[in-house]
Amino acid sequence: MTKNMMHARIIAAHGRHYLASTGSEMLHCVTRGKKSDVAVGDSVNIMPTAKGQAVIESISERHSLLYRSDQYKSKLLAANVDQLFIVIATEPSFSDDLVSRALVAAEAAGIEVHLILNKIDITDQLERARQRAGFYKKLGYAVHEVSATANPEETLSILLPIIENRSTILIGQSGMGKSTIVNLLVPGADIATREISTVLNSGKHTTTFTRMYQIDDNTAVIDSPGFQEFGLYHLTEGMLERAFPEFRPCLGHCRFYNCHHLTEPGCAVLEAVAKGDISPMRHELYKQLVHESEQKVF
Ligand SMILES: Nc1nc2c(ncn2[C@@H]2O[C@H](COP(=O)(O)OP(=O)(O)OP(=O)(O)O)[C@@H](O)[C@H]2O)c(=O)[nH]1
Ligand SMILES: [Zn+2]
Repeated sequence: MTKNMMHARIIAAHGRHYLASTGSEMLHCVTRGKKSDVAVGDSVNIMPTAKGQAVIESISERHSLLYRSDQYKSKLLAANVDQLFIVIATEPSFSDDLVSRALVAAEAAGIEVHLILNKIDITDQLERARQRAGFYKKLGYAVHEVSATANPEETLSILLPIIENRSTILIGQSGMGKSTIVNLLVPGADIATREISTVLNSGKHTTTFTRMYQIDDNTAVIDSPGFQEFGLYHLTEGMLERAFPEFRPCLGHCRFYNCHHLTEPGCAVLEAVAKGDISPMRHELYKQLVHESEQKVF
């Protein structure tokens, strides 16, 4: 390694500004030129330029990369994560479209997923939320019921063993209780966030950037801003069909080897939808995602 080059982990990203931690020090980093292909969780080599500042010189190979994308570009959510927690709640009501999109993104990235159903203390909404979460359980995803404010100890006893020795990213729609859960898992997270936001000079204390909290050498939690949309324009049709676990038994059984599972006769996926083995809601999303993948211009 060149003299002065340091190894660091990207712990926050705000636009094209990054915060890297060497373990003993935090540095405000930028990339060379207009590159913005760095993600929170990346392991990088940085070259210090001034006190507390550095340039990112290289990114180490990633074992996973979670993306979102719109029509024009893909947006890196986090690198090197092992699992995704999708936080949903009894109240406000969650969006099945967003949950399924997050599931598809995780499947495509090869990341394990857990659904965290929060606010189970709001009992009048519980049955309905449980039923809706149960749909994802039937697809094979783990669902954990917690109440971050009413029962924090139990919430911790459920979630701590799952995050131990892993890197976990939490995502959720606004108001589901994601920040409350992060603050439980990472005592002092809110203070750390304020520090990060000062260094990155974002000028806001709201959670508008993705950031990583290292709990110990092998355990990290990544918090991301609440979102209202989850574009997946970057996924190809081949990736999409495999990202729906309930489609997998059908793959290879369609009449045409290059079946798109949209309108083709003899399509095993469409037959499964007709029989009720695949939910129309999920197949509709698949169709929408195939459509999105055709619209991308990058
Ligand atoms: N009743 C109940 N309220 C909760 C629970 N967990 C969080 N809340 C409340 O729900 C509201 C939203 O919680 P946050 O943690 O700010 O939600 P968030 O998902 O981080 O939302 P954004 O910051 O907008 O992304 C707050 O008023 C919390 O106190 C819970 O288990 N039960
Ligand atoms: Zn088919």
